[in-house]
Amino acid sequence: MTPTLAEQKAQARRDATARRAEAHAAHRAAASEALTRALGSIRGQVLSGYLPIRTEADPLPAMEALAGANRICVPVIQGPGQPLVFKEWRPGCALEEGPFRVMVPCDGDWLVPKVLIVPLLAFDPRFHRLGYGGGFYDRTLQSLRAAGPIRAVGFAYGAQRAEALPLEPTDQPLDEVVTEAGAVPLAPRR
Ligand SMILES: Nc1nc2c(c(=O)[nH]1)N(C=O)[C@@H](CNc1ccc(C(=O)N[C@@H](CCC(=O)O)C(=O)O)cc1)CN2
Ligand SMILES: Nc1ncnc2c1ncn2[C@@H]1O[C@H](COP(=O)(O)OP(=O)(O)OP(=O)(O)O)[C@@H](O)[C@H]1O
Repeated sequence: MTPTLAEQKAQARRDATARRAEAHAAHRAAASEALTRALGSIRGQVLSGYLPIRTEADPLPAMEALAGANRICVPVIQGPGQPLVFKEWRPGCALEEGPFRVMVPCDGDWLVPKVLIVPLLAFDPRFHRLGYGGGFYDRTLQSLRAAGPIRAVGFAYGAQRAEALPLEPTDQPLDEVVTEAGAVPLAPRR
């Protein structure tokens, strides 16, 4: 039988998780440096990063480098079916554990980012993304885009690229993808 879309997504998540873990061991520092280079000239923006879990590419060096000239925030889950909200983060700020063992700043203002560093499990040549399956970033990017232009930068290892991903209408594409090799060129529409 043809697997359902949910089954296809679950399989794509398992495959990408294994590829990401291998790349994380080999390319962690190079990926962090590539992100810092790609975003390093941004000034005067509200920018979201994330506090990495498991084998996610590590955006902390870029967040630290950007913190002097920008306000940085990180995602916080409000609840299932709800978009993420973003709490201000400063280098070295106190953290507590939130849902799914993700760390969250103890204090800080709620901010609305214009530039987002987005974690992911897999991306495709047209910058569609696959996350952990909560639909959190899909809902968040959709509502931010409804309010005005944003820049959603997927941050991943090259090994997380998938030739084709199972897609559904609610999947929100990324505007850019940065890997350990730098900015990934967007494949032409075909
Ligand atoms: N570092 C980081 N912070 C983040 C996110 C993220 O992806 N990475 N998020 C982006 O949304 C939110 C956390 N969302 C998450 C959603 C699911 C799982 C998770 O572990 N899911 C399980 C499956 C759970 C289930 O099926 O019920 C898994 O992947 O095994 C983790 C984080 C907010 N903060
Ligand atoms: N804007 C939305 N409105 C309603 N449902 C949505 C929306 N975005 C996603 N969903 C639903 O949420 C569920 C999970 O979505 P999906 O599998 O795309 O998550 P994901 O992209 O892997 O996770 P995340 O966005 O948290 O990283 C799906 O059933 C999807 O249909």
